[in-house]
Amino acid sequence: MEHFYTIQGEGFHQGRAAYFVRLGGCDVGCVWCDVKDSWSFDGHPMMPLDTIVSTIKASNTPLAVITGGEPLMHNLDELTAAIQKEGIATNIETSGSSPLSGSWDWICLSPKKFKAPLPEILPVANELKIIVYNKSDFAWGESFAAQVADTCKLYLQPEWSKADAMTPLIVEYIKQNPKWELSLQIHKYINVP
Ligand SMILES: C[S@@+](CC[C@H](N)C(=O)[O-])C[C@H]1O[C@@H](n2cnc3c(N)ncnc32)[C@H](O)[C@@H]1O
Ligand SMILES: Nc1nc2[nH]cc(C(=O)O)c2c(=O)[nH]1
Ligand code: SF4
Ligand SMILES: [Mg+2]
Repeated sequence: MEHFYTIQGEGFHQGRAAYFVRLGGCDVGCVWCDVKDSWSFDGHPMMPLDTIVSTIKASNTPLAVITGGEPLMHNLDELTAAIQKEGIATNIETSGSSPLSGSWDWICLSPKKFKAPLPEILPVANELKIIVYNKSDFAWGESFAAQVADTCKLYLQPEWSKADAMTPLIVEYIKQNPKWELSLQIHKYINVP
């Protein structure tokens, strides 16, 4: 759908230079999705694999983030192998609701109520990022925290339109449950892609 060089705005790698590749197509349908234009499979520019890899390399980035849409609706084996061959790390942003493919340096799993993650991704996630849209999402997030690896980083991220109301609740929750950390979408505060 689009590709851009920016800083990772969310989660463990927040603040790092990262080249984003946003793949079209998503069948999850989150009511609050901030990229609804990405849902359709059609109508997005197609790019040959070699071109996207050379574009990422030319940016000088150490890190490529594959997102979407739901990137796991595509088989990502070839793309990630080609990126890693250039010495660039591969990170994914995913709901985990389609079968896992690709070779990953970092998997950010952001589960959704609208289409649950497949069990296979839970033990291999490096980061669990729960979007907090209402109060019940804390208990819902704990149900996934109980299923990921001990080493998995745990983040609570306010849903953007509810951030004013949810961020204070998240701060209190983290103070009481310090295994969790706060993730803000910093790119939206500083107006970068
Ligand atoms: C647009 S999604 C694309 C990747 C994948 N489909 C997913 O949902 O993980 C990228 C990240 O943005 C988060 N996100 C989407 N809309 C959001 C919103 N309105 N507020 C906060 N986070 C949001 C998702 O949970 C996910 O972690
Ligand atoms: N800067 C920036 N950081 C991000 N982290 C995850 C994003 C995404 O949409 O997957 C995203 C994004 O769209 N922009
Ligand atoms: S899974 Fe991701 S891309 Fe799909 S609707 Fe939800 S937030 Fe948007
Ligand atoms: Mg985004």
